[in-house]
Amino acid sequence: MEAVCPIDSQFADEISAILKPPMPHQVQEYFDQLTTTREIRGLKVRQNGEHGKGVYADVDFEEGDLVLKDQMLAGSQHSSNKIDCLVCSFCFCFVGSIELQIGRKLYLQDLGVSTNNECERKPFSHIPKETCQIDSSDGEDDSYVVDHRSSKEYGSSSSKYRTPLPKEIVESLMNGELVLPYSKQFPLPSVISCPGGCRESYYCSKLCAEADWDLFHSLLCTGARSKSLNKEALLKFIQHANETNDIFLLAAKVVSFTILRYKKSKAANLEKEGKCTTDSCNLSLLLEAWKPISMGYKRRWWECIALPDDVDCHEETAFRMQIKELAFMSLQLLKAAIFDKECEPLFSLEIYGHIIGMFELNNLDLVVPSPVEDYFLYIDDLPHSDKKEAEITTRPVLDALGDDYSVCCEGTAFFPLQSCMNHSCYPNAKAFKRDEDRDGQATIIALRPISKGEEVTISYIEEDLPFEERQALLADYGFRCKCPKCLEEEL
Ligand SMILES: C[S@@+](CC[C@H](N)C(=O)[O-])C[C@H]1O[C@@H](n2cnc3c(N)ncnc32)[C@H](O)[C@@H]1O
Repeated sequence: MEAVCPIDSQFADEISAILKPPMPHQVQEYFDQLTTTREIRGLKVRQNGEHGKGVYADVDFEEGDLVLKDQMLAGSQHSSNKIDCLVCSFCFCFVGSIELQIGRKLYLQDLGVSTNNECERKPFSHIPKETCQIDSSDGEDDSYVVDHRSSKEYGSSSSKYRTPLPKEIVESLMNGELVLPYSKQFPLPSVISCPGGCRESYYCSKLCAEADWDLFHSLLCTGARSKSLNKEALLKFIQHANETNDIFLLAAKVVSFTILRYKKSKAANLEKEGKCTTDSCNLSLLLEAWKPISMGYKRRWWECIALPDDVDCHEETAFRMQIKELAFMSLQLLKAAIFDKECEPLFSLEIYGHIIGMFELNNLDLVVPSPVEDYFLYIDDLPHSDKKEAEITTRPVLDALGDDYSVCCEGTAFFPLQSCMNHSCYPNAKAFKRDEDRDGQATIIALRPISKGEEVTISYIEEDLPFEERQALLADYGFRCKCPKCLEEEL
């Protein structure tokens, strides 16, 4: 039976106001303000293009130039990736030390917590991989993506043939008693605990901890100082997301972000105007709180999700219904955990579905390269005698780590400006992390000279695929590409 959410009909007018695409002048105002406050130079968002919004160069860029660093609006690390990498829950930079990163991973591996990388995601975890910020397709310049695991130098164990380290060694790596040779060359920020007291979120600085608390986490924290309605319900919501699709954790962040913004502006209004408080929804405040999210391109998740390869097209309707039910189940759990009467329309399936659909349709992979990879490469590059000496300590560690000795931080995020970039199969820019890009911001680099006034385009898919395959993949984004390359190949 199809999932039916009563809030959808009860708040139909509010929901349609929230989901109504913003007017062109509102979009322009928002992006002009965003680029000014973030001091983004050389780019403009314009709406007069063929495909809705687009990003245009406002200066000339040379090949290899940094075009954009885009701070995410909301993002989260994949649940499965949390075993491999300990990162700041706000900016996603690696924290602690090389030893802590390694010791913690080995400890969790030994506990039997399964690692589950991008290729082995759960059945419902369907996010197009083609949009990955690490474009390893050309294998040339993506230095940190090179598969050093196959290197004969390490001649290493596959994950099946790991050689475990004694428990005491793993513990001494975690508690800092064992210092690996040359690891001081790769300093990481100290680990800051969650101000709410949960043991799931960690930070690289007090600033990040406070920002996360104010923007998202205070409602979603499972610690003693959480502001959630019901912590048990919250734990159930988190468990359901971890078992089905961790995109729900990100959707919850968006809901929490909007509620917290609403509360803040309501409190500011009260202070300014001294009006007495009511429990009813103030729609204009809710629309204002939702504004940053309203700028993202959205459709309902169950309608825009690409049909997985293993689902027969005859089963499409049943599949989409199942996805809708899954979203409804998640929403019910979230509602029990953080429901807010004044923001009730946000708990409609319509809005929840559109939030998740927004993550489905935009370019949103969050990737941060691992310093553990840099560390082992450094050891490998040492002069022979130094290397031999260092390897007395590092080789057993590497053998214990096995094939997956270093894993990037991976997740999903919504980048406000990158998500305005349209696709081309002959793009003039691409998402690419340089050596210095060590946090979750999206980085866009020019692939060739881009002249002032030209649209900045990226490829949502692997652009070297044959024409028909490209079009099939782009159909998942709801369009047929008519870029010069496609027009030429179509003939
Ligand atoms: C990430 S958004 C890009 C920004 C979008 N134009 C907007 O107005 O928000 C992706 C959506 O933009 C549109 N789009 C992007 N590139 C396109 C292209 N080359 N041809 C047609 N539509 C495109 C499609 O609707 C796609 O689902």
